[in-house]
Amino acid sequence: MQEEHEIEMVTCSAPVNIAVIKYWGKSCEKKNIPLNSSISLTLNQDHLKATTTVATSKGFESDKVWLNGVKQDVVNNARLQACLNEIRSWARKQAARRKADAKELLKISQKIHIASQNNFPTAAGLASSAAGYAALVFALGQLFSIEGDLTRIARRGSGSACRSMDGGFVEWIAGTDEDDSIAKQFVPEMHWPELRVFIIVVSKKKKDIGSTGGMKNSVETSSLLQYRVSDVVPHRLTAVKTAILEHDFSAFAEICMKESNQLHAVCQDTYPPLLYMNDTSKEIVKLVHKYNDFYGSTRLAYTFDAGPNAFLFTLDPFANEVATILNETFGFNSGDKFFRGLSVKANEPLPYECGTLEKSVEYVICTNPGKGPKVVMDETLLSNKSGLPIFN
Ligand SMILES: Nc1ncnc2c1ncn2[C@@H]1O[C@H](COP(=O)(O)OP(=O)(O)OP(=O)(O)O)[C@@H](O)[C@H]1O
Ligand SMILES: C[C@@](O)(CCOP(=O)(O)OP(=O)(O)O)CC(=O)O
Repeated sequence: MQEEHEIEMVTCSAPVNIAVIKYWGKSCEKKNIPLNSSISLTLNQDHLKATTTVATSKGFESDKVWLNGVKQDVVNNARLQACLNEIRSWARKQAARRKADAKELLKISQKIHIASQNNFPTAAGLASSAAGYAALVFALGQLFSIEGDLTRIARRGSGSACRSMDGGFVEWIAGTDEDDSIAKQFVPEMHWPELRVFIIVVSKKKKDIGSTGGMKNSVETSSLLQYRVSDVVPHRLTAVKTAILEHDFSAFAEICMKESNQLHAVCQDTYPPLLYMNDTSKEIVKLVHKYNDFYGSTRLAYTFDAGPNAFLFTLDPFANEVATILNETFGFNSGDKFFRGLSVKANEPLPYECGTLEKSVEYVICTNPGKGPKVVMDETLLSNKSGLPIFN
């Protein structure tokens, strides 16, 4: 009976990250080794996070996972299996080095229960897999007191998850194999505290073709992707790092938008084409360029991952004006809940007249740079008596 055995558990949360230099394409699919290095900004967990409880007990009969309250298939989930196998293998090696006692060795051989919850849409181009696998690997690391760089294990869950293992701007160094394809913080979240990110949730729907399948098709069919990897990304990586270090928003914003445009050009160049952006996404691109053109300087930038949702970067002094424009353009009749996250005043005097596009956006989250994963002390998603999910 499960109840008779001690249950050890830990709960952790992890953030979402948004790439400014995009990862799209792998040199090794099984190990998630990317074709190029990438850089992302970790977003504030106060507004978007995955929370994961992991538990282990002698009484558990098999590994089990619940995502957003729904039981998942564990056996056929190769990515999850890869993370669990890697964690167990590291735990065993470290236990051997420490000359661990029988109790510790027994714990490593026990089954694991996992419950995870995202406080934002799953599988909709908002990097739920990144936050989810970062929370999972970080929590397992805590449960087994694993020392060392866990980014390479998070990478096995989802490539971009390795960049959610730290705060601020994070670089995922492509590397060539298992051990050297790792993520490292480039600058902490406090390096550029004025940065603001508006996430325009255009659609909460699960996308038709996920990033994994999409990028596989691009590697197989897009010649633009080859050129991007060899000739474009190396220069942009250097340039964006300089822009970040020098707080040069204009240079940062331009690289960011060009990167997004090239990702989606590669998607168009894939055969059959991958069409992640929709008409509203394209309206957002136009809105950003119109705003920058009005001021004759770059105050706002967009980036899109593999979905229609937009991530806009701006600086704190412009945030209320940008919010006003978004409200005017998309927030018609949406009421108070249109803006979530950091509080914004969406009633500034407008610099110019904006057209209204009703009901094409679900809502907008305003957020800022944030920290990496953390242990959560006052929350659990699994019961400490049964090891089964607690449904709130
Ligand atoms: N909290 C979580 N814990 C564990 N796995 C998760 C979690 N959230 C999402 N996932 C996994 O990630 C999958 C979604 O990944 P997918 O890449 O399709 O979407 P996304 O990460 O939201 O978008 P994108 O990576 O394009 O920004 C889910 O089906 C699930 O398997
Ligand atoms: C467009 C992207 O968001 C692609 C993310 O791809 P994933 O990390 O979700 O792919 P897998 O490694 O196959 O899980 C760009 C980026 O985050 O760099």
